[in-house]
Amino acid sequence: MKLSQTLYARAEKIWPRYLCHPFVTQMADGTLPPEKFRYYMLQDYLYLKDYVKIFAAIIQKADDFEQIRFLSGELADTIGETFRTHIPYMKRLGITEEEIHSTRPHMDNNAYTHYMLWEAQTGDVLTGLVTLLNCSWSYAYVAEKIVERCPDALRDKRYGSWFAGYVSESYRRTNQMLIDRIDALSGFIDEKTAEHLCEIFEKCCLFDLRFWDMVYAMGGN
Ligand SMILES: Cc1ncc(CO)c(N)n1
Repeated sequence: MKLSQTLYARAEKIWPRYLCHPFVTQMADGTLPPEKFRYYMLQDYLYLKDYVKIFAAIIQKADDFEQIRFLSGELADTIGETFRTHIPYMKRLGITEEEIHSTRPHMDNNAYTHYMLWEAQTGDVLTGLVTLLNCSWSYAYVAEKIVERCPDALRDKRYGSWFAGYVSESYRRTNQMLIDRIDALSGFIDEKTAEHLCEIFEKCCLFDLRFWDMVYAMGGN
């Protein structure tokens, strides 16, 4: 069994909770209060800034150019995600540069990114990539499942482009390359290592759930 299949089996216990999270369901039916989305965009923008730096931390552990090229490609694609989704949204929402610079990450946001950075710094390339996986994979999952269930989500005037970004071919490709790389690197790991990686992944699943909770609770308050 591939490591990604084992990880998916773990995620199946948690990911369905994202699909019925009020932040997600209200984005899907267009009823999410804009202030909540605004808060989310700002926090998520800060989150992704840390996330790309974790790729940079992993690059320092890589010892061949092919690996470095892969990692820097994923890093660049994540920056692409912010240019495709966050920056246009922030413009539309009237968020200024000053506001971006004066926004502080919520402690749940910091807890998540600092945890990932710590695992990436103390572990090897595979550990680092598994740490980053839930972020990438769960968004592809959420967008795909929601759009399957309610295709109108894509046409919502406020939140349609959020779904469009995460069901896009380019996002799916970047995510699939990450999964494939993790499977390639984990061909010969022992049970104990596999279990350790599963625990990291599961923790990140819960951090993402907490992120949805946090932006839903904080936005507009
Ligand atoms: C909190 C969070 N998790 C995952 C993603 C997917 O990139 C994101 N943008 N933000």
